[in-house]
Parts: sequence; C-alpha cells; structure tokens
Amino acid sequence: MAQSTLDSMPGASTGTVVVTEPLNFWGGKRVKPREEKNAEPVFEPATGRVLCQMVPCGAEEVDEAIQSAYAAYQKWSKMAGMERARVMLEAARIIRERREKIAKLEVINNGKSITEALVDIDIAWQSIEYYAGLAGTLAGQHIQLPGGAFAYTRREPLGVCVGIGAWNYPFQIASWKSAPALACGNAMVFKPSPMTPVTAVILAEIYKEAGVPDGLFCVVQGGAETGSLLCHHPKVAKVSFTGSVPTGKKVMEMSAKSVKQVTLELGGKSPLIIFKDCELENAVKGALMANFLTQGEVCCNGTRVFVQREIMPQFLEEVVKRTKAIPVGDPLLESTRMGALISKPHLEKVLGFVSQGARVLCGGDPFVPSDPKLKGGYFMSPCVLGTDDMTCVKEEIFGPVMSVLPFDTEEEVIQRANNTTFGLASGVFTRDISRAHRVAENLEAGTCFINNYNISPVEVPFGGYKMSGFGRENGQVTIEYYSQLKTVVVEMGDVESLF
Ligand SMILES: NC(=O)c1ccc[n+]([C@@H]2O[C@H](COP(=O)([O-])OP(=O)(O)OC[C@H]3O[C@@H](n4cnc5c(N)ncnc54)[C@H](O)[C@@H]3O)[C@@H](O)[C@H]2O)c1
Repeated sequence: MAQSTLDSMPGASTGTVVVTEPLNFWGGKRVKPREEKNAEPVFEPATGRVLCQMVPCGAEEVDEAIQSAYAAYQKWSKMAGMERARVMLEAARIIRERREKIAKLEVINNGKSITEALVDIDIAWQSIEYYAGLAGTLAGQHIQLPGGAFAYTRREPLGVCVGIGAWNYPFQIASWKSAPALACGNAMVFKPSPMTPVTAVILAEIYKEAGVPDGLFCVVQGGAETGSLLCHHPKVAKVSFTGSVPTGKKVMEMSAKSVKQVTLELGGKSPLIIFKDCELENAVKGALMANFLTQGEVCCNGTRVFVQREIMPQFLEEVVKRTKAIPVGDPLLESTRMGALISKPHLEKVLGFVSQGARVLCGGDPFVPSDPKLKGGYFMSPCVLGTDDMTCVKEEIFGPVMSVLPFDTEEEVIQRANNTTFGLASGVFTRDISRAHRVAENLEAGTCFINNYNISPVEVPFGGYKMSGFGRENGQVTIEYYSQLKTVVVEMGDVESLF
C-alpha cells in the first residue's frame, strides 16, 4: 500500500518519491484500476517530475464504491454516537502519530511548504476529533401533545454522501468532509482532485485501521467524468463539493436531477480593509497571511487589500519589503515559506494575470531556484500589484498576487468591497471596536476576520455568501448539513376519525 509509500517518507527528499500503489479504495482495501488506458500523469510541482499515474474510475468502479459505502452505512448508522466517536478518536490519534509522513507526501504532491502542510494535517485530525466529540451529542426533541399523545424527533444520517475535493488542501478537505459525515452516521465516497490523488487513500486506510466498517470511507480517482458519475448516482444522498464556481454550478444542476442535498464551497475574491487607525505591524502581517499561504492558492484569501490613503506609503513600503524577503524554494525545507504552484498551466495563468498591464510593485516573475533539481518546478516570485479596475482585481487569480487599493471613507470602501459576485471571506484591521463590528456586519461574506486573517479553527463554521456557495464546513452547524430530522408522532388514546 501506501503504507509502504508512507514508510519511505521519513528519509524522502524532493525529487525522489514515486507512488506506484493503487490509489482507489473501497470494500476496505486499495483497488487497482480496471483499465489503465486513460491514465494521466501527476506531477511533483517542485520538480516537474512525474510522481504517479492517476487512472480515472469508470461507471462500474464508481458503482462498486457506492455499493460498498452503502453496505457500510447500514452497519455504521445503527451504532450509537459514542461508539462511532471511539473509532473516530482512534483515527485522529493515528493521523497525529503519522503527521510528519503524511505532511511530506502532501508537500510532494501539492508543492506547498512543509511548515504549512504540517498545520494542514493537524487541522485534519482536529476536525475528526471535534466531530467525534459531537457524535455522542446528536439528539432529537420530545414534544408533548394533547391527550397524552406526544412526538419526538430523531436526528438521522442521510446515507451515502459524496465528497469532491480541490487540489489546494487535499488531505484536509477529505477530513473536513468525512469527519461530520461519519459522525452523523453516513458513509462517504470521496473523489480527490486529479492533480492531488495520493493522500486521500491514506485517510481511507487510517479510518479502516481505526475500525470503521469496510467501505465506510471510499476513494475513487478521476476528473470531471468520474465526478459527474458520482453526482448522478441514484444511491447518493448528498454531494459536498469544494472547487470553482463554474464546476459548482454543474454539480448543483446534476444533483438537482435526483434532488440530492448539496454543499458548495467555491471560490472568492475577498476584501481586506485596513483603516488608518490600525496597528500597522499587525495589518502588514495580516495582509501577508491573507495572500501568500499555499502560494496564494487559498479560496478565502484577502486578495483585494484596501488601505486608507493616509497610511498607504508606510503600508506599501513594509508589505513590499517583506514580500520580497519571502524564501521561495524547496518545499520540503523548513526554511522555505513559499513552494511551487500546482501545475505549469496554472503558473502560466497566474503570470498572465500579472502581465495584464498592472502596476507591479514587486515579484510576479517565474522563479528558478538555484538547486538544479528544482529547475523544472512551477515557482514564481510573490507579487504585489498597485492599481485598480483591472481583471486582476475582479477575478480569482488563485496565486501569490496581492492587489493593494487606496480608499478614503468607510462608506466608500464597504461599497467597493461588496462590489463582487463572490462572498467567501473578508477582513478588517482597525483599533476602533465600533467600526470593526459595523464593518463586519456590512460586509457580504461568510466570514469576517477582525484584526487577523486566514485562521480556521475547526470549531468555527466556514462557508460562503453569494456565488461563493452555501452550506458550511466545521463548527456545530455542519451536523445539520449531514443529517435529517425524522418526526415520530405517537397516539396514546383512540383514533378520532372523521370518517
Ligand atoms: N470554499 C472553499 O472551501 C474552497 C476551498 C478550496 C478551493 N476552493 C476553490 O476551488 C477552486 C480551485 O480548485 P480546482 O481547480 O480543483 O477546482 P475545479 O472546480 O476545477 O475542480 C474541483 C473538483 O471538481 C471536480 N470536477 C470537475 N468537473 C466536474 C464535474 N463536471 N462534475 C463533478 N466534479 C467535477 C474536479 O475533478 C475536482 O475534484 C478555486 O476556485 C478555489 O477558490 C474553494
């Protein structure tokens, strides 16, 4: 298995790992692709080398995975919440124990720095631990009715849920979706992005080792076609999707045909508003955190940084100085703060945005690290832009590109901040607490950070407004997105019939 891939991890360095084990998982084990003919190469972003082959699952394989998940669901859903919790806590413990190996594999497949990947893996096990804690608390209500009759509600699972993931947080997305799903008694079939297929199957193995019934968490590999087979399958009760707005719309349309529930975690172009009364040092740090994690490939990034005109010169001086100082290079080195973008076409797309006539204050060029093994990697220098009204300020770039825009008044900046079809996140830096809460109230976004940016504790709901999607991940509320209420009405006397 990839237990063997994982075992090779401690000594692994960039440019050395090849993954050959099958990447599908159902029925409690890894499953070889039925036919190899549509195999696609998966690249290690830091070197441009082929890491493995991704072979998409066809209709029969998708059906097998779903049937195996359904069989597991029949057992798992009958267990008490506390029994499910014990298994999930064991899964969280195993992930914690193997965090370094899993993080390394994530880096090799995704290109992000090891420092960040370790945080991602920690957030993944924390999410499983958090929902394990909630599993035993799921309960209904008792409602007294006239004449001794009563009703009660039962919080029941939905059935087989599908998770479809993006490539920027592969292991974490699989955990954020499966943790609440499993806590509520569902099974999940997860499809990772075809660009990052290698770590979801490790999560599947860990769940199995922790004691879930075979089939409870399955992994099918593939792209759009496999995703569409999952969304159309009649035995699937819900689809939880993380990805771009155009794909999210398709997922919703396909799911509508058989009235499946849908959660959509989509893209963003989030505003970060910095008022002149802010603590400047923190605001600068906040702007960097809002733009440069995971090479800027983060859905909730605050890529439109609005700065009040009076403090613009000092702000720009600091931000540009620190952006230029970000160490870009081998993502497995602890000193690296920015690794490689996910793919060559994506790097070219991001560089294309920069070259659209914007005022470049720093970066925005292809970057070739001095280490010869990284020559074919997809690196660029982090970039700060200083002009308004360009495509860069409207469309999601999904790369290390921050746009800094001047503003004068609170009223004006709120109107400009909300002038977007997206609504995933937002942020405000100010020392004026009334202003902070007023701005938070008026921003049209699912999250508003006050005097910080891009922290995502698992206890806190996360999700979008407007075209950034609906439904939530994390927090107690997500239980509602993975369960349904049954009402049971109980008569204690005779039936009063009108007939
Ligand atoms: N809101 C969030 O939580 C969040 C988190 C991470 C990424 N994102 C967003 O994801 C996007 C980047 O990820 P991406 O490039 O992988 O997005 P994408 O939309 O191209 O792909 C996402 C997933 O959908 C699958 N897919 C593609 N076509 C499909 C179809 N027709 N039917 C079913 N599935 C299909 C892909 O194979 C992949 O697994 C960005 O827009 C980013 O903002 C959002």
